[in-house]
Amino acid sequence: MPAKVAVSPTEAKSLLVIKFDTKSIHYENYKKLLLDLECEKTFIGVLTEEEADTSLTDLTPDDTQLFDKAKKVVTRTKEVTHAFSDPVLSNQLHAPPPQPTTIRNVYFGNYKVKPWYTSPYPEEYSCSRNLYLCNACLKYMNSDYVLQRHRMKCAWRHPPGDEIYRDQNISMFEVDGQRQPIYCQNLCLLAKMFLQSKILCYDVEPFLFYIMTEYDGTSCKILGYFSKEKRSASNYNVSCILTLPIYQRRGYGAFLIDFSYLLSMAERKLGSPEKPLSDLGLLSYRSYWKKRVAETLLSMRSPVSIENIAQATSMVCDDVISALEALSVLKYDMKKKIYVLHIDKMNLYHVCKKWDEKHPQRVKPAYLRWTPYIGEAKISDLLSKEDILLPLSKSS
Ligand SMILES: CC(=O)SCCNC(=O)CCNC(=O)[C@H](O)C(C)(C)COP(=O)(O)OP(=O)(O)OC[C@H]1O[C@@H](n2cnc3c(N)ncnc32)[C@H](O)[C@@H]1OP(=O)(O)O
Repeated sequence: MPAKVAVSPTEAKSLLVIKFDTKSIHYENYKKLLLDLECEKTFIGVLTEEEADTSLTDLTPDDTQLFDKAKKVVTRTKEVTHAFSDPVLSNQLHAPPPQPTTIRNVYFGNYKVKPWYTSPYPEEYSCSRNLYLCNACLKYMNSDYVLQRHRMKCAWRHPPGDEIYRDQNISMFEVDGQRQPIYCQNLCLLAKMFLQSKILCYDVEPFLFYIMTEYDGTSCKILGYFSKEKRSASNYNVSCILTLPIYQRRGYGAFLIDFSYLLSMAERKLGSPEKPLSDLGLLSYRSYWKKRVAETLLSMRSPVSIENIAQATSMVCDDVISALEALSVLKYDMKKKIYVLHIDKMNLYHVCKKWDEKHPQRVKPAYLRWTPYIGEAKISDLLSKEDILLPLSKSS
């Protein structure tokens, strides 16, 4: 053996000492090999010995201590964050009320939005202060650089579904959660940032998503959406509804609600939104129900029953009653011991006029091209069959 390997007991743990037999015929070859290795260490002589010395970057006990300390802090922060997102745990810990997510800013198109609630984005994204969303495909990223690169190649010009309604630059697209799970999950994750209720963000297959968009000359940009169960045992016609915060208070929420009732009408069903409603949801629905019932009462001839109003509006009877009460139309006749409708046409007319002024964007039933969900059939398969195609006969 030309080289003898000897390990001194004191250095056994850290160092391997190799002693060469200088008299060996192979010694010169080994010497050359060692020189080459030395050369490699210094990047073929580019670095000086001093520069190539990596001993300075070895871990010292101080470094290890610092790392352990930081690790403990992170673990503690994570426990508290999880506790916040779980009401049961937060109560146990007597923690302050749930904090907004660690995401402080969401960049969406040219807008910067502050999220209202935590959304279950994957950990590497939810730990970032800033989240960047593509406003076309809703893909999420954690750096502006990645978003800019993505924008260069993102070819999406509209949501990935069937356009079922178009009125000038406003369109509605129907997207199937089973066919477009990624888009729908991204949409739910985005919505969860503005919804306190526990919406499911990943289990999107049982839902259809109705996306409201506005055409801006190049693409259909999303304004809001509502989701709807493909088969709802309770006949809910909306599961979750959202107007993107940057577009709120412009009447788009009312448009989406009206559209959901138009679909119920096409299905010949009475519908209602899934409960519980958020505060903003309740305000929006109450305002809509009031106007819708007022409008219907004005167009009906007496005698009118709650059932008649429900059929004419596709609203469930409970929601009709709530609207009648809000309009102060439903009165109890003490003598006859029955409920009666006291209709003040001027008041109803005033309610409708005020609402119309605030909500210029109206749903026009004649523009709907849609067939109710009937399973696996594609809407494009049905488009050729004119006899089952809407528009509805309802006036726009
Ligand atoms: C079934 C469910 O999903 S319930 C959950 C509902 N969704 C949410 O809470 C998500 C966050 N909120 C939102 O996305 C929106 O606020 C929505 C969808 C509820 C309403 O959308 P918007 O586009 O703002 O509604 P729109 O402009 O049509 O206003 C409708 C009515 O809502 C009420 N409203 C909406 N926002 C507000 C607000 N910030 N303050 C007071 N009233 C409000 C008003 O009564 C308004 O009627 P008005 O014009 O007579 O004042």
